[in-house]
Amino acid sequence: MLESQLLRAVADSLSDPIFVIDDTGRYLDVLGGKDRDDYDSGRYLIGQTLHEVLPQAKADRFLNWIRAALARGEVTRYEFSLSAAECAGNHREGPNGEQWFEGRISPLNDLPDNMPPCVAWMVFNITHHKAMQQQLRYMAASDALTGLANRHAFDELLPRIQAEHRRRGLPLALALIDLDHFKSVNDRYGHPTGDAALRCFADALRTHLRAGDVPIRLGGEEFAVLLPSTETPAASLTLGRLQAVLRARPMPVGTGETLTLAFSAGIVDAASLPDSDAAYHAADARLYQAKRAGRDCIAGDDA
Ligand SMILES: Nc1nc2c(ncn2[C@@H]2O[C@H](COP(=O)(O)OP(=O)(O)OP(=O)(O)O)[C@@H](O)[C@H]2O)c(=O)[nH]1
Repeated sequence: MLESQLLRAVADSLSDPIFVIDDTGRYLDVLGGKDRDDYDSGRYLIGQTLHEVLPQAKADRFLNWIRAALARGEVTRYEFSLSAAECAGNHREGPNGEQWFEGRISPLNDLPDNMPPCVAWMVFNITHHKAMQQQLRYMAASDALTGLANRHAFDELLPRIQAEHRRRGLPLALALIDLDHFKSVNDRYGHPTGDAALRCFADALRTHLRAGDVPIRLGGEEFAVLLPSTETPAASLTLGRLQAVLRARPMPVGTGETLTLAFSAGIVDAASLPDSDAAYHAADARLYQAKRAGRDCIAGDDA
């Protein structure tokens, strides 16, 4: 098989599409995008321009992004929404309604002299992520003390995110976290200071996790974090960094004293386990190992 034929065959087998677009906004080629659950066939676009196919404001915005990526000479990422109804000439073979996409626009290098400057615009349908984020916001399921999602939200969310990640072949890190020796915090400084410490820990979770990660207070001094599309070693690194932050920044508790919070955590890849109960129990078993290993410790895949 000729190399170019092979490349074409590989590109066309991709479930997510790649649009090759020049600096005037003309579609020169459309590769991949086979997954009809997530995408319409885009081949009808070839030869047309953004402005011939899309509403003016969207076409202007997309062309600006393309020119910005070409000017910068590096990959740029954007999130945008689009529905089949907005695309003139679309054959409506794909999903219905508004879809959310992440676009990665890469300038193409080493093109033949007779070609205009072009980008490869890779597109990923992220509608399900958006829907999950929104669902989480809508579920009036926040913990009164910390404002984090609560156990009810966790019980609702874990099976759904887990099933979605399994379907897509993506990892889903689940971390169960328990603050160490928290009883002694209450005993030594009093319950109101214990409450303040729990709020302080929740703030640290909010601050130091990525935007898509979901911190939850399961109850008492027990927390969970769901890290979508994240392998367990990366989740361990994230929580290790949080442990370092807590060590470096003790919390003032009045009378000049400071309190250093520490936690133990157990992490599993929930997507590799059959259901949410199995994921929870596996993470809990690792948390127990971390406690037995001396606390202030994280047990992941290498535990
Ligand atoms: N201030 C405050 N304390 C809480 C809250 N919920 C649970 N606690 C306290 O958290 C402490 C948990 O204690 P233990 O389960 O013995 O665990 P620990 O002292 O953290 O010890 P290890 O987990 O074994 O490291 C108890 O003293 C609870 O009263 C809360 O909402 N506010």
